[in-house]
Amino acid sequence: MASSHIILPKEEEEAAAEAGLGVAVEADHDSPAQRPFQEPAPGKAALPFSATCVRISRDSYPNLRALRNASALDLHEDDAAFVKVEEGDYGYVLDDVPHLTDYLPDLPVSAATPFLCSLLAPWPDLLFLGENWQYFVNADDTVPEKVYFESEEVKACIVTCGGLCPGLNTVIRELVCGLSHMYNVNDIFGIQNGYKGFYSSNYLTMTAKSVNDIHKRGGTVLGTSRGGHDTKKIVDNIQDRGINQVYIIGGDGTQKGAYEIYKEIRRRGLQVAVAGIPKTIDNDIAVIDKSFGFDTAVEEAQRAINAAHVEASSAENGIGLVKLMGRYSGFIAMYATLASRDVDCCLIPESPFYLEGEGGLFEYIDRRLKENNHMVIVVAEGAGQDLIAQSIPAADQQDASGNKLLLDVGLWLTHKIKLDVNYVYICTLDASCMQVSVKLTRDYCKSKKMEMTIKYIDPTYMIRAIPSNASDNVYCTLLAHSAIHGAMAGYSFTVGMVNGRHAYIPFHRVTSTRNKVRITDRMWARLLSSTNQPSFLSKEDIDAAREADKAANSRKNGDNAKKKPASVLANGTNGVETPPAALTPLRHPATEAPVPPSAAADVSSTMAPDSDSADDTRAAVADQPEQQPSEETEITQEADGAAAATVTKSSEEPASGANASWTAATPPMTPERGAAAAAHDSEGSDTQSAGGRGSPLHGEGKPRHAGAGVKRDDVAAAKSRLLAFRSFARDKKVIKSGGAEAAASPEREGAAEHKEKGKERRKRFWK
Ligand SMILES: Nc1ncnc2c1ncn2[C@@H]1O[C@H](COP(=O)(O)OP(=O)(O)O)[C@@H](O)[C@H]1O
Ligand SMILES: O=P(O)(O)OC[C@H]1O[C@](O)(COP(=O)(O)O)[C@@H](O)[C@@H]1O
Repeated sequence: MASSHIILPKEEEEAAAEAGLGVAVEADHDSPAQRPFQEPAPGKAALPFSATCVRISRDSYPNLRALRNASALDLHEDDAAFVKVEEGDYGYVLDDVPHLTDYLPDLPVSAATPFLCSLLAPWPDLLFLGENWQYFVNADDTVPEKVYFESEEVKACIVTCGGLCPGLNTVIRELVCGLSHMYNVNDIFGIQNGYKGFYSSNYLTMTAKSVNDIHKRGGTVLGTSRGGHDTKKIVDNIQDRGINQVYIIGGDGTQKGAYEIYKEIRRRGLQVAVAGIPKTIDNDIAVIDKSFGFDTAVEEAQRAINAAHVEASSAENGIGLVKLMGRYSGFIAMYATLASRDVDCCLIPESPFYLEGEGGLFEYIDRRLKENNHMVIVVAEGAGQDLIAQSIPAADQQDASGNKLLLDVGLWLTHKIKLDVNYVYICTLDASCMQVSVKLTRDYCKSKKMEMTIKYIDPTYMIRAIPSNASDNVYCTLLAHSAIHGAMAGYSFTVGMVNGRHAYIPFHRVTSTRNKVRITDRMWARLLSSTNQPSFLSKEDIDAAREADKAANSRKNGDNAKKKPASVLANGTNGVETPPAALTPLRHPATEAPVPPSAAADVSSTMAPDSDSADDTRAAVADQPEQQPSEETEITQEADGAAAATVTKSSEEPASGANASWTAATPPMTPERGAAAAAHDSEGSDTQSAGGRGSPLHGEGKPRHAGAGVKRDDVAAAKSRLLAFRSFARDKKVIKSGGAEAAASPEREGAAEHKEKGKERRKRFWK
């Protein structure tokens, strides 16, 4: 019998037993420290308790009607023809990404590829079909058709946890106003100062009036904190105060806390919905397209970069150094750099750099100052931590939430640059091998020192303390409304946009991994091209990054091949911590009917024990590749231009058929999707980047500190960037050469079938 950390409500246990599933129940019901399971009020069905991942409706705005429409069962035959409902081992696929051939089925295959691709692709039969299938709920796990809570019985509370982020007040406002205006809910409380406020502060009464203009202020009117998560005390308070909807706004730590609360609520059998609204200014929460506040942060970072630029360009050999947020990921630094165009160098945690030697930061600074007399450096706070640790031994310290406290890379770098930037390059004749080489020699002779001014700006708290901008305000509103609708329907989930659609996501799926900038991806290659900076990467670094990408990718492909049923992906009980094999008697939330034993058994047999559940998530819940094609289309122009007259040495393996098929499937690009794709481009392209497209092949084959190497110059830098773009083209050629095999592949067969369907649809359309 499998054991689990989660204890099911009684009726679920019984249903599971009936279904022949063993459910291990931890023997803590009897513990005096634990509150017992509560029977639902008479006449009241138990909550669905399913943190189901539902993709809702085509219009991408969630409301209850849309929730209902998400049910595969509700689709009429006519609709089904248009929304491409598929049923199979993977579960149900609703409203798949439309393909050009749906509307123009007679197009020749190559022309059916994305527009630009088809114009520019030099090969005739690019495999085009490989929709980004997405897996949603099984028919047995569909959304209830009614609001679970009566308006007058709702007692909702809102809490904000973790660091500040623009938009927190907007989300709070929209939760209060949305509950009040849409559902006539008037019992709404604010929990002060984060999780600990559940048990250590008074609750604030909130009304639509009291929150009316809080969105114009930065921070959170509720206060926030790190640490203080005590599941038992929190749920005790929820229970004692009769709260039945808990809205929790915070980052991955907070969502982990929300999951703990959800499990405890579930264990006690309370009729409480827990809705997480993910927040991170760093934009590194997994699965979701983008986190609120990120756009505002990137926008505000421009001011700091601009100031640094003004300072730098007004001084002789001026350097402006800006430290931006990004503990583990460099999204803010990367996007702020790309947006600004004043930045000469961007350093992020994902891309290791080094200071001295050929191709190092100091050499680049030296060159840049000679060329321009000034430069701007942006550094993400998590960058270069290993380098700092070499010079400043520091004990590992953590904040109250257990996050590692970082050393100040900005200060450290300022200091290092002041001390070390003055190289003199001396041409010498190397007597031993009789070759002319360039030696780097540090010259501390004052007379030869360059005059240099460096100004360090750390705008962190100015950036995160401001109110959200217009686009984030809209996004916050949609997130809040989406959370309200899901909670009113009785669900527990984290809410977010996934591939441009609002989705309800099981908590653990957003916390089990973290998004990172992929340095082998085209977005980073673009940044290198935009700043003209060296990649600082040796060939070994690139190979290592590629290997990591490949490993992650093949794991993902492997997982896809396992063909997990949608129910696995949809089931909120599939925790990260243990494979709760016996814990998945899926229920129709509306009817509480357990899934037939066969289906449930299928679920248990395919549950991953789950170190790579993150990849499942990406593969199944948030298949980011949907974002890729538009990017790919755009890149193709560059790539083809670069590739036309060149042959690139390839050390990479051919792209897989799956990659190839992803390449060409293009969803329509709405502004919203565009933003989402922009925000996560690099993460979204895992499969493609596994092939190394866009790899910054700087210093190909060159050892990092080649003392006798030839000094890098602009030509070399330009060449390396060109190589990065050529690698895209090369991959496309690889796709082409793999085309023959692919032609016989199931995707191809699917393509024919798909075309047929498309024809039918067109006929109906014209009729
Ligand atoms: N693994 C965890 N389980 C439960 N609660 C957690 C966990 N990690 C963090 N928390 C709680 O979440 C809150 C915010 O976490 P923190 O890491 O500071 O910010 P963020 O949510 O922005 O990542 C804190 O109150 C902390 O106690
Ligand atoms: O100074 P604090 O409050 O500890 O916060 C600093 C950290 O919080 C962050 O802003 C990230 O927080 P979130 O991802 O939770 O928004 C980091 O960029 C930064 O390192």
